[in-house]
Amino acid sequence: MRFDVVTIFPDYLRALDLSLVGRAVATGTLEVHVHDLRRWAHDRHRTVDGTPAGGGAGMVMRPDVWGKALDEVMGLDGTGSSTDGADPAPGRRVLVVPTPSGELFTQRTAEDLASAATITFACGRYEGIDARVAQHYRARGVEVRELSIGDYVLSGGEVAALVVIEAVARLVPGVLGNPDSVVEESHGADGLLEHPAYTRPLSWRGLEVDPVLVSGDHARVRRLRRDQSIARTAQRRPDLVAVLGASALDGADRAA
Ligand SMILES: Nc1c(O)cccc1[N+](=O)[O-]
Repeated sequence: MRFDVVTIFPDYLRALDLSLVGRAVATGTLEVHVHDLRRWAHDRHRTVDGTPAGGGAGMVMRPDVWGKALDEVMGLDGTGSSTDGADPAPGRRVLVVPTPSGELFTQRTAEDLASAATITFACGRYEGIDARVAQHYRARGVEVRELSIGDYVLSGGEVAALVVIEAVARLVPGVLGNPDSVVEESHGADGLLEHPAYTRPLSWRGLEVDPVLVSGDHARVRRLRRDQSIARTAQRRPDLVAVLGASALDGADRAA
């Protein structure tokens, strides 16, 4: 899978050189290309924004600059090549626009995006990107996903791009050393939060690890962990409980 990120703060994406994604890039499992939007702003001041039509505070990012950038990065500029000279990979291409007004990004969204061949992120700043950019690329047949990572105010889309890339990349075959790691996690297929995790020492400052966990009785361990997941979900995320089927909560001890 190839990720492209277009931003006015390319250094913000240096975290992608590290850890899981960095290792996957080094092994060739992933490609990550970060592009400075100002490359496509050709006036003397490399202007990328303008005052909002209709008035209001802040600035809006210009569609003409974004159009030139995204055409080239997504290989839509007629030459079929992107900025690094490589032809765009065949397969599903997605343009992601992080925005507070987008659909909520969840593990299900990550699982859906994991089948894409290329994902391009348009990271807005200021009051966001002129709405015609998403409209234009949808009209050209590009799959455009306007995504929110949560209901809070951020200064731009870069941190959201990091979140989405991490969540999607770990689902790409070959990125995780142990594919089983994807299964045992919160927000898994059963929709429950993950159970508490423990390790040694079994006794620490008067707090004991439940003896069931070291009993060797795998059936009891599974049951305990499921009960803990259900109790944790019911206490912390009643919104998730509301969408779970009744069977998912059958007979569990809901003590918090
Ligand atoms: N919440 C927010 C924002 O305030 C600005 C850009 C992107 C996001 N978001 O993806 O959630």
